[in-house]
Amino acid sequence: MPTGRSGVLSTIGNHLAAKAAPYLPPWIGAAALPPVAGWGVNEMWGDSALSAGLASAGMGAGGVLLSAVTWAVAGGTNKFRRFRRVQATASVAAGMGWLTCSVSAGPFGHPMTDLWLLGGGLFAASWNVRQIMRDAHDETEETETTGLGKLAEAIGLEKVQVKNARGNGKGMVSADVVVPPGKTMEDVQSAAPKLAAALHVPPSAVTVDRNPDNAARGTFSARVADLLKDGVPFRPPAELGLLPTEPIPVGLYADGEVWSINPFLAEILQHLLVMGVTGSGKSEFARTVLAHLMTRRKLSVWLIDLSKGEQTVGHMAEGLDWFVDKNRGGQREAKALLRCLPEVIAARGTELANEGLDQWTPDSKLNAMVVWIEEAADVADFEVLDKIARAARSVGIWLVVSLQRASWKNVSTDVRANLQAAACFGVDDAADAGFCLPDRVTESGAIPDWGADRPGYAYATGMNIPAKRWTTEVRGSLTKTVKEQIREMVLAAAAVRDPLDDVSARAAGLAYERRTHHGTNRTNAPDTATAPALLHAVPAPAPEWNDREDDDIDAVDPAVEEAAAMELQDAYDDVMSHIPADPEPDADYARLRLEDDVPDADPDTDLTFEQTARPSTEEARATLYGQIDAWAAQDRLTFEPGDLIPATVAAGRSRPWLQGELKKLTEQGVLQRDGQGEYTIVRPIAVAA
Ligand SMILES: Nc1ncnc2c1ncn2[C@@H]1O[C@H](COP(=O)(O)OP(=O)(O)OP(=O)(O)O)[C@@H](O)[C@H]1O
Repeated sequence: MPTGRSGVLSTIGNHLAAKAAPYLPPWIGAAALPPVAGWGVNEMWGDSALSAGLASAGMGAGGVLLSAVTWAVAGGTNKFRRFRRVQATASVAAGMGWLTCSVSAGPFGHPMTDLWLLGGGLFAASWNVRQIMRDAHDETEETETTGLGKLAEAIGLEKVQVKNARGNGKGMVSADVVVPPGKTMEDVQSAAPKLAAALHVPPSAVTVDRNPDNAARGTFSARVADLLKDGVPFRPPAELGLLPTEPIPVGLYADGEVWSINPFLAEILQHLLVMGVTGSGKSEFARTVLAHLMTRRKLSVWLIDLSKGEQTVGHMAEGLDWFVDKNRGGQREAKALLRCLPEVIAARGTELANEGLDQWTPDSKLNAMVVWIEEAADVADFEVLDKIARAARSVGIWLVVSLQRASWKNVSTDVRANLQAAACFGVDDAADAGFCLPDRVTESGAIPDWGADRPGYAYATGMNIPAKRWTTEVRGSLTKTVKEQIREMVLAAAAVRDPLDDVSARAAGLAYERRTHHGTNRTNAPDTATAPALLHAVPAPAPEWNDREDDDIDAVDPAVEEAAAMELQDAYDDVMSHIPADPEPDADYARLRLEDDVPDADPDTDLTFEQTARPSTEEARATLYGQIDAWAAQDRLTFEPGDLIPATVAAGRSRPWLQGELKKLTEQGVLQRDGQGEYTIVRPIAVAA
């Protein structure tokens, strides 16, 4: 090992020599080649004018040819290679020119030596510069001339540049795409099916995303292997009692990343449209999302599923604050739930304003709410849904609408516009996907037109999912293998779950108070310590309160119900048969309506009527309110104004009075009127009276 000053100097010298070595060849070439070659040609042909002239002509022609060959072989499609071609051709042309002159002039002497020194120095330095730039990786933005690039050429996208092709080691290949002037990214998108065919993958496996900031650029992605084909296991929550604003893991992306959604943390709460044909995996998705939500505090879930509610979420129903299916309130209660929502939205809006919040956050005393409507086309008038969707967003009510059949074709564009997030499972027709997913997603080729052949696979947008992930295929978790564990988890979570806040509960009124299904939460939790143990020990595991509810439901035998209905109809027909249809069709009063004044008695008649005292206003109201109260007591929470005509007559009043009373009660929040003129009883009337 060298020591002392000379040692240090020699180390530095060695280091510099090592660094400079790669850059020396151009200098050595420029220094050695010209004098040797120039001396050689001058010695051979420089003696006589004839041989020198002939040799110069031959070398000139050879120089042109060599330059042309250099130009041809040094082709390239990126700017570095184009520059390299010019540099190489210019070097060859200059070298050959100098050599041609040295045939007669010789290499040594003016101006040949000057040209050699200047030209050689420039040549060597320019190649050094090029070498330095290449070492600094400025040429890494390579155009793909093999693989994907060749593929693009093969399908007619020859001018389109495919750069930076990369695989993620998890079955996904992606590359940057740049279109030349005259072409657009739409041209590349429309060629995506050809790319898929060339790659031997399904059409939906190839997507071409546009770059929102640059119309000439995009990203090409291809799923060349399906890592999710063996299913995605359910990922339980990290702990019970998380806030609604925590992410919900619902599956995996095709590249193995976790697919999670976070609707309550998104900048605006985007209502969700879940779509797909029967068997495409919507129910599994619903169970996954709900299982997570049912373990969270400050969150209440209301769910309507009139088609197969029990089958889909029956095992975890305790986690639902209000659950309407065909055995739990049916169509009537579903309507009541939807009818009370405007009132709930209004009350929550006022409360949030009082709290100084523009929109719901966990700081509010209100719970976040989820209103999940399965097979929405059968449950709700879409105009009603539209109104709810528009207003619910800012008050922390997340609306999820699931459409199972081709019913989405009936949904108006207004409603669709208000369902800004999407989870689109398999559809039969590619055009159907366009109804659910944003245009930019379907245009990229992300179209789940695999029907029910690939259950659980989908594309999802909104809900705080980064936009660049919208075109990546996802697969939802499979919950049916862990049904029991999910049930235990939901039961255990009751201890940490908050009941619905008073503001929303009060606004939801009687319909909520008298709901058929009550979920469990910390104020009415089952014994969570023993519940899971109980689950293993007892084959029918529901807690006692739930058994009672189920017993009630089971007690309603459809045959008995039908017999009762027939009996009622018979009795009705019997009574009606004793009443003459229209005893005096030509009488003066025959065309009178309820709101008309009673005509003066016929002066010729001997008939006199005993004038009964007209009930006082209090008595009239008592009669009317009594009727409404009686209905509420019987759980009949909706009526039409016509249903109150007998009570109005008994109260000695006419229709304008009835209308005035109904208006007053509506203003007091006792009743709620819907677009069709039907009324819902929101609170017991005695309070208002
Ligand atoms: N994520 C998934 N992974 C694996 N298999 C799944 C997944 N989702 C659904 N499946 C399979 O597909 C079947 C149908 O799924 P699911 O019941 O969720 O469909 P659906 O869209 O709700 O149908 P329907 O409209 O009839 O209710 C399931 O029983 C399951 O076998």
